[in-house]
Order: sequence, then structure tokens, then C-alpha cells
Amino acid sequence: MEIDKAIRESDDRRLKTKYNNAIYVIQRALALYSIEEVAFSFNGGKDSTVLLHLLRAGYYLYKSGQDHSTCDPDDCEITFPIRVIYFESPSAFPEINSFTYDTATSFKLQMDIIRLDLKAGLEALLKAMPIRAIFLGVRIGDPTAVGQEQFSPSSAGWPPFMRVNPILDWSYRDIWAFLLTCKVRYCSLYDQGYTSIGSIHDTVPNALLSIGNANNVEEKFKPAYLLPDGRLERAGRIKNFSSRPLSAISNGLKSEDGHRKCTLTASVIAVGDEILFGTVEDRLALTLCRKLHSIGLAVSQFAVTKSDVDSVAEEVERQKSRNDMVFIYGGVGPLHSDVTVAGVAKAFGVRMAPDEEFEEYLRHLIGEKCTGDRNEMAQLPEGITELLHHEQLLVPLIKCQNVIILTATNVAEMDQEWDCLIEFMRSDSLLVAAEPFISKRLATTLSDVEAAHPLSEICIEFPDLYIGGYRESRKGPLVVTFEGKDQERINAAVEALCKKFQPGSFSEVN
Ligand SMILES: Cc1cc2nc3c(=O)[nH]c(=O)nc-3n(C[C@H](O)[C@H](O)[C@H](O)COP(=O)(O)O)c2cc1C
Ligand SMILES: Nc1ncnc2c1ncn2[C@@H]1O[C@H](COP(=O)(O)OP(=O)(O)OP(=O)(O)O)[C@@H](O)[C@H]1O
Ligand SMILES: [Mg+2]
Repeated sequence: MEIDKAIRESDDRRLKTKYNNAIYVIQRALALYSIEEVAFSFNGGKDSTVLLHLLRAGYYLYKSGQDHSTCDPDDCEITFPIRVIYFESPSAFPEINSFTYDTATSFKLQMDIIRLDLKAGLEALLKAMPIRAIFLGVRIGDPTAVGQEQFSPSSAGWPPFMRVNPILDWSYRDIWAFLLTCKVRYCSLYDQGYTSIGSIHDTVPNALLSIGNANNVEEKFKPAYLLPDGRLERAGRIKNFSSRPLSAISNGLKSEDGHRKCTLTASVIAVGDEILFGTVEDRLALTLCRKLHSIGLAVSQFAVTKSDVDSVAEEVERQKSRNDMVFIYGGVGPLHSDVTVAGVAKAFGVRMAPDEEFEEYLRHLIGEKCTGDRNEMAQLPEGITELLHHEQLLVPLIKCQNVIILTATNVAEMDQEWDCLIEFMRSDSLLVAAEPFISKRLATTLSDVEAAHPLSEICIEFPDLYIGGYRESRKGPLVVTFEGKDQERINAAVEALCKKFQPGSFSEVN
């Protein structure tokens, strides 16, 4: 088998280790699932090209191991029985399409071309075939790899199947070492400076490979395998973040327009299975909501999510685009359940990458215990992270665009982080004009039924105020609350409400 032979004959020890691990994962999958139950998701990209050849080798080695005799290499090479699926999109590069089709012909792949969107296509496929596991060329540096392992069930909202990622731990360099060592064909775009290929709308050659366009001729690029730093593989992908950065928020806060100030919103996300199980009581939400309110930010939502990357990512993605700021706590640290930072990375569609500055802080904090090859805690969302350092804090706060990750685990720690955060925002003139809310509370012995209609009229008359009501017990007094940024408006609303009832029906409470 030519792939296995090429790797065995190579003296690249790192590549051999990666190859052996990938083959092991493939063989495990082939032992767990029948051949009809597996499929390979192939799209002509470099990672899936590597995986194609690994699967060919893995299948050959699996078969020869199973038969206790060497499988006839010709047989195994001619019949590659794993079903291949290609989601063809109208925005795919023509070079990718032609390479994918040519490869399918050369290796006699049974390839299904699916022209539906990914989810719908997978749903239809899984209905029609007994497929239970899909091989993917996902690597740890890909934004979509966050939280995945070599065997990862598909995420919530996707049809159920096992994602098998044999090259999850491969680096950009490993990919090129494999393709060049095995001398296999790859898509021609990689020789024209493309280093990671998405759609024609979001992919250009990697500027780091440019050799310029002297004499006004077309700009030329070096081939992808010459990219010196694999972390910059996606530099040719055009980013499209939907969220607003904090600078946009600061403009909002400085606005002279009172209404705009009122509409600034924040949302709070707590991460922790234990909160959902009811095992621990979450006191931080109360503290944080109170603090946010005290500086004039309207808290639009408080959510609790499970300790898993996808749940965190979904919630952050939803909240970051709807709110000016998002505050998230819980699930920060080195434990398996500490998935918050990875979830934030996934929400922004960026990968986790080692952050030297953060690692330095951790080294001071934990000393030698964290100086291993891979300090997971020192990985932060790439390209969007700002560390907010304050002398009172042992470890800086992490800000990813408009998402602030708090590490507090109790109220005292939250108080301290909050004080630092406020100082930071003030020194950066972010909060200069954020007017605090003014509130008034009136207690009454009127029943809910008596109060309901007149109160709803007041709400219509004063849409710029938050007017609410609550009671601490069914029999006790009803408390009506008025929140807003304009004292006169609050006084007017209070007066208007009192006028609708007998004098003395309401008394102000603190
Ligand atoms: C076979 C297959 C299975 C996938 N399963 C999932 C999944 O379970 N969860 C998920 O969030 N995305 C899933 N995706 C989507 C990918 O993570 C990714 O969003 C998609 O391939 C587009 O990648 P791009 O934005 O880099 O082009 C799947 C994609 C494919 C092809
Ligand atoms: N349109 C598609 N059809 C089938 N599989 C796909 C498709 N898009 C992505 N995949 C699967 O997801 C994997 C990861 O995609 P990704 O774009 O990161 O890698 P790639 O396309 O193989 O290489 P590159 O990083 O150079 O684009 C692919 O290797 C493939 O298994
Ligand atoms: Mg790709």
C-alpha cells in the first residue's frame, strides 16, 4: 500500500506518530461500525485529501489485520468501500469541484453529491442510509473544532451521528508533510497561495505568501506548503463578525441622546451543570445584575447554560449580537467541565490559540505545575482577545470583543473583579456618560385586580420607563416599581398613578 510504505520509509518521526495515531482512530471506527454505517465527508480541501489517503491506508491495514493474511493490495486499493459524501455548493471554487470529481474517478470512490445545505443534506442522507459515523478532516486549529474530540457525537440541533476526526491533532505543517511525503495530488489552488479554502465569497490567497506584483502584472503567490507559520493558515479567509466591538459601545455611552443611553443592554450568562441540577446556589447573578443596573446598563437576560462547549457557544452567539455587552462566569479553569472560554471562541468562529502573555500570568500563579508542553488554560480565543490587567487581580480578565469572561467563584471575588472592571472602563472613557437608573418603589394594600388596569394605563403613558410590580407574599403588600433615567418622568408617572386611586393608597418604600 503506497501510502503506508511512503510513511514507513520516511524519517520524519513526528509524521510517523501522527500517521499511526490517525490510523489507530480509523481502525477503531472500522471495528465499532460496519462498512455500511460509515461515511467520509470529502470536499477536495487539503485536510480532507489527507484523510482520504489515511482512510485508504487505514482500511487496507484493517482488512489485512482482520484477515490474518495480507490483503491483496490491488484489491484493497481498487475497491475503497467507504461511502463518500460531498456537499457541493454553488459558491465552491471550480478548481475544488474539478479536483473532487477527478479524485473520485481516480480512486473509484462511491461519491454522493449532495446539493442541499449541510443540515438538510445530512438529515436526508441519514434517513436513506444506515450511516452512524462520519469521518471528517477537522483539525484542532479550525474554529469548528472547538470542543471536539476524535470521536464526538454531532452537536445538538444536528441529526444524530458520530463525528470521527482522525486528524484532529494534526498541525498545518503535518498536513503538508504528509501530502509531500506521500506525493499525492492536491487541489491546484494550494499552489496559488490559498492556504485554507472556503467559498469563493470568503476566500482569497494568503497575503503572507505574496511575492508581489512587480511590473503591474498579476499578483503572484508562493505555494501553500511554504507558509512559515501554520497559525496564519486562515489569513486568506475574510472574516465577518456580526457583533459590535466595545468601541462602538463606547460611542453609544457617550451619546448625548438620553434614550440611546437607556437602551444600552447587557446580558448575563452563568455556566454550570451544578446550577441546573440545583446542587449549588448561584449568588453571582444577583450581585452582577445589581451592579450592572447600578451603572445604568439594562440587563436584558440572565441565562444558565450546561457545561458543554456547544451550549455555551449557542448562548454567547445569541446574546453577543443582541446586547451591547455580555458577562459570562463559571466554567473557567483547567477542569474538563471548564468550557466557557472555548465556548466563547466557538461563538465568534475563531480557534483557541496559546497566549504567551496569559501563560506568563498563569506561570506566576501556579508556578511549575503549568509549565508542561500544553497548558490548556493558556489557550484563548485567537484574534479577538484582550487581557484586562489590574494590579488587584492575580490573573487578568478576558475580554473577547463585547464578551467579558469573569473568573469569580463567589461574591467577594465578583466584587473585586467588578471594581477592577469599572476602573478599567472608566480609564478607557467607556463609562463616562452611562447614567445610572433612578428608581422609585411604592407599596400598596390594593389587590392585584384593583391595581392591574390603572397600572397598565400608566405603562402606556410612560413607555420610556420600566414599570413593574412584585409581591413578597400573596397576602403582603404589592410593590410597584418605576425605573428610568429621568427623575422628572418618574415623578410624573408616580403622580399619575396615585391620582387614579384614593389618597393614601400608596406609600413610598426604600
Ligand atoms: C459531515 C458534516 C457534519 C457536520 N456536523 C456538525 C455538527 O455536528 N455540529 C456543527 O456545529 N457543525 C457541523 N458541521 C458543520 C461544520 O462544523 C462547518 O460549519 C462547516 O463544515 C462549514 O465550515 P466552514 O465555515 O469552515 O466552511 C458538519 C459539517 C459536515 C460536512
Ligand atoms: N462541502 C463539504 N462537503 C463535504 N465535506 C465537507 C465540506 N465542507 C467541509 N467538509 C468536511 O469538513 C472538514 C473540514 O473542512 P475544512 O474546510 O476545515 O478543511 P479542508 O476543506 O479539508 O481544508 P482547508 O482547511 O484547506 O479548507 C473537511 O475536511 C471535510 O471532511
Ligand atoms: Mg475547506
